[in-house]
Amino acid sequence: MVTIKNRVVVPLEGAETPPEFITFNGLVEEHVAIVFPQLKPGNMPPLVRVHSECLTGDTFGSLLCDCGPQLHEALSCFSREGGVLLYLRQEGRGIGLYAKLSAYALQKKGLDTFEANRHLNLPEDARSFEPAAQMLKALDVNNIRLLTNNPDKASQLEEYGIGIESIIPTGVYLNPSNRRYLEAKVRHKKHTIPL
Ligand SMILES: Nc1nc2c(ncn2[C@@H]2O[C@H](COP(=O)(O)OP(=O)(O)OP(=O)(O)O)[C@@H](O)[C@H]2O)c(=O)[nH]1
Ligand SMILES: [Zn+2]
Repeated sequence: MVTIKNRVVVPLEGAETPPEFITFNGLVEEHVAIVFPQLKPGNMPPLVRVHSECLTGDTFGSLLCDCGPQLHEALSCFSREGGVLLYLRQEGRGIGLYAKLSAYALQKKGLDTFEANRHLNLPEDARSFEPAAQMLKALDVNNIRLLTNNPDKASQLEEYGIGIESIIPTGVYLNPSNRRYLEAKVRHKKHTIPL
């Protein structure tokens, strides 16, 4: 059973009311929840973003993917309205940083993002979103509005017992370097990205 281990208030640039960083007992990886206080009155279920770690995009602003802008969109939206960011340590869709960089090298040779993983004898997508559902339950959040373009996130969360009141797509963060990546997500995994 996953339970809350610790809650620490961390002031963040741009967030008038600082969020809590919450750690958990019972998870295999060190996933963290960042909980922004509800600032908009009403009884809507909280906005939630389940974000998989992307060192290159989230931290260094890589243009090969859309992770960085999606993360910053969620942070600025939650700072204004409130919400829960689950930051999952699932670098490279769960295959890890070195394997993701190997997959990038293969993409330079023409493979798409999913073919590149397979070429490395790795799953196309090694993530399970069960830990996200466990974290939400530990936070007593059982019904959510989910910010994602990935239909698999919503269906896995429902399968693991989280009610999805609505799915809100993120912005479209297209640039010349990530076009093939976004197209592959739409083609293979039915991501809702209007390209
Ligand atoms: N293996 C691999 N992982 C990648 C690649 N590009 C980005 N990632 C990882 O993909 C994960 C993000 O997955 P995405 O498919 O972009 O988006 P998503 O999380 O499924 O869906 P959204 O909720 O709409 O963002 C992060 O963990 C990134 O590190 C790549 O070319 N190969
Ligand atoms: Zn990324």
